[in-house]
Amino acid sequence: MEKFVIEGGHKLKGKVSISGFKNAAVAIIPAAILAGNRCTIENLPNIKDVEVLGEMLQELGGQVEFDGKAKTMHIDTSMIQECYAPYEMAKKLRASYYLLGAALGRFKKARVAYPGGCDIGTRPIDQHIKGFEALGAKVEIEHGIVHVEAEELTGAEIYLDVVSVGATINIMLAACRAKGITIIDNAAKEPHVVDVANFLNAMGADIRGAGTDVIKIHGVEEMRGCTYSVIPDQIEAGTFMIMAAATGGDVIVDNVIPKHLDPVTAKLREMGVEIEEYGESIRVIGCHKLKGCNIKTLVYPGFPTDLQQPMSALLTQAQGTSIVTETIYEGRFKHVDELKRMGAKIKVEGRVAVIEGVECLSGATVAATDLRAGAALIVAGLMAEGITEIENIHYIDRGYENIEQKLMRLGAKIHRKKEI
Ligand SMILES: CC(=O)N[C@H]1[C@@H](OP(=O)(O)OP(=O)(O)OC[C@H]2O[C@@H](n3ccc(=O)[nH]c3=O)[C@H](O)[C@@H]2O)O[C@H](CO)[C@@H](O)[C@@H]1O
Ligand SMILES: C=C(OP(=O)(O)O)C(=O)O
Repeated sequence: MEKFVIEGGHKLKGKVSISGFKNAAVAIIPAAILAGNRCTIENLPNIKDVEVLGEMLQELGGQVEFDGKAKTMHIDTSMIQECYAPYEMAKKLRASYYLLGAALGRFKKARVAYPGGCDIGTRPIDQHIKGFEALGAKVEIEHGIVHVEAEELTGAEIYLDVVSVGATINIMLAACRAKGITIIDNAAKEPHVVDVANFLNAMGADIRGAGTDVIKIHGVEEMRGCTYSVIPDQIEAGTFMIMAAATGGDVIVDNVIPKHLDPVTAKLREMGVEIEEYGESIRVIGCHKLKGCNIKTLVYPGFPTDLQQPMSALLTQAQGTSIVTETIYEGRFKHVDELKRMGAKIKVEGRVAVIEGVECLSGATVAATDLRAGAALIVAGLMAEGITEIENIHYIDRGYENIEQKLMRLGAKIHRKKEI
């Protein structure tokens, strides 16, 4: 068991370099199945989810070498003959569902147990299934395993009933190898959708329109290996911006695509934080008294659900009342009870949290309930008076590379404590 121990009240100062985007990486690694030979993926974050996906491809018969220091993974999927991911394998992370689209594209068949991932509310896959069926696949769910199979995949027009990142990517994966043209209407526009499409195109796919709500995919006969570099992590960058603001610090968040951070930049400015944008970095200069504001999570380019929890932690210290509305995941307020242990004043009703700013949080022992809840507790610990101990940090390790080391370099007093 490991914990983070944080002494609050120290301003963050300096420069932090952002790693590759977890949520793009977890789709790109399974997508390498489509190549059928060797891919080299660069700028991968050195995090648990990436390690687990590498292991999954190995269990399926692929050859995987991950050099965490070089942030590069070599993946050879030529030896994979079929894709069967039982519960024990698939439960480890939500992104295991991308094995379905990738293997359906290459083998016209896959069997993958219902996906795992953070417990932040129901995570349906009906739109993924709707897409696979439209392409001509038969989909059956038996004993918790999703079976997809097609004689042949044929391009189709697919309208998504909800804007879903997962469904958009999964349908793109399968449609790359369908005969003819597939159109995904009401597609997700998130940066990681674009990144995955760019990776697929580098492997020989023909995808146009990613980043808009209509994506057109011309099926191709063949795909091949490539070398590809993952974009910077929008959510890690946003988390560091929030942490800088939380401590009233002065931090350059480097190696980012500032455009992807627009919703965070806008909200932090509204709270009184000074933000300077450069080509590939953002400088965050904290202010003495933060002003409260309202947040509503939305699909891109709205405020990302993955940053709602760290932002809620920041709002506990802002003057006045802030209202946070979570429209994507109904279960994404589990951090609230933990923040209350630290003196936060928050009322949750359904998908809305009403936060009354308090003068100061006080350090306490708290537990992460999911990945971004963990990030929220770090934000709170950095602001609080005294010592905060965060348990269940394995959730944080799923998605943040060396977070305590990056924070220490910025002047935070944080360390990882092993407990027997
Ligand atoms: C829109 C959004 O913020 N998506 C985030 C979500 O993606 P993730 O892929 O988990 O979620 P989706 O984008 O697929 O889901 C968005 C919404 O659509 C619903 N839904 C989804 C699929 C489906 O088949 N049926 C259905 O009803 C979901 O319940 C949810 O309310 O978490 C990921 C990991 O944190 C992030 O990378 C994504 O940016
Ligand atoms: C919830 C997240 O991850 P996952 O969907 O992989 O569980 C996240 O990245 O915030």
